Amino acid sequence: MKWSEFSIHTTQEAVEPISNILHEAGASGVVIEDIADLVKERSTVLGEIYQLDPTDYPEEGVIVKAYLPVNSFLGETVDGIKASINSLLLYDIDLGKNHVTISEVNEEEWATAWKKYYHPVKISEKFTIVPTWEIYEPVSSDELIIELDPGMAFGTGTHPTTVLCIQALERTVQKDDKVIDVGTGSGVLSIAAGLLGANQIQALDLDQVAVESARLNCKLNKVQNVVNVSQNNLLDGIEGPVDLVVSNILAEIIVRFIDKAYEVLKENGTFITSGIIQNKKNEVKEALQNAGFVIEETMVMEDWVAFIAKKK
Ligand SMILES: C[S@@+](CC[C@H](N)C(=O)[O-])C[C@H]1O[C@@H](n2cnc3c(N)ncnc32)[C@H](O)[C@@H]1O
Repeated sequence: MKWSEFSIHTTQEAVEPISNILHEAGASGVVIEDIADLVKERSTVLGEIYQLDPTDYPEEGVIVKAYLPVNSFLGETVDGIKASINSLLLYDIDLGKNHVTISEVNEEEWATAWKKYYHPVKISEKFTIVPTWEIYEPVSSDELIIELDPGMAFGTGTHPTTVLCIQALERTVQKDDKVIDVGTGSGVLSIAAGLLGANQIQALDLDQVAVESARLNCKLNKVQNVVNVSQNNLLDGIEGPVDLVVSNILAEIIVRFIDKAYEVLKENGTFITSGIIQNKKNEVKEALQNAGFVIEETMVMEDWVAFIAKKK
């Protein structure tokens, strides 16, 4: 099959919403080439492998690439993607150069294109994310490994918004907790919660591709008995009480279901919200407080913010 590479030069702030648009448009695999990844200092003491080629990276900003099958709908798909990306301006998301290029690639190139950017990474005190095609020997006996094949769903586990959630889960999940993961993507946060001892996890996503990817990854990590993955819009129709709700979605989406998250949580339950770009931080903080949450911790990584809030 022939594939078309859709490439857009944009900003770090726009990476996540653009990746979502591309996934929703049926893209298979998204590659993110961020100059910040190339220049950042990395520890290799834990056995991580970094093989980044400077010629793959832009001089400034971020290039997001996605792969779309070449068929008779391609022209319309690309026009639809461009229109959706441009509509992000309505949410004050800076698109930077917003320069799009389209080129053809063959399947073999596509299959390896995004995998070369993805290697084992230790992302928190306990967790190391390992792509399924890499062989990795744990460094210590208490290290927790998440094996992932993100496929077409968002969530290689290494995006700052995901890392913040996993670090927050590590601090908050108690044995036998009931958890809801809103916008599970590859299932990475549900897997983390399961490995930390939660024993009833509802993983929800609007996107059926994500639902299938999360089911596969849960099996791969042997948490399928404690994680139930289903297609759902936010928390619509979901009932509590649960100990913890975690969600890594954009600020604009989080504010839509804060009241419902409050409703499904037990007294003193925890709401972890991530995917919040710095300039939207106060908007989410105010909405959390208005709903009755008390913010216990504000976590920051690069341009991203996550909150650990408690229902009081
Ligand atoms: C940024 S990804 C997060 C994936 C994963 N939880 C992580 O932390 O890496 C956001 C996910 O939310 C899903 N999503 C977006 N809008 C949604 C909605 N209204 N209801 C449920 N899921 C939604 C997307 O399909 C996507 O998989």
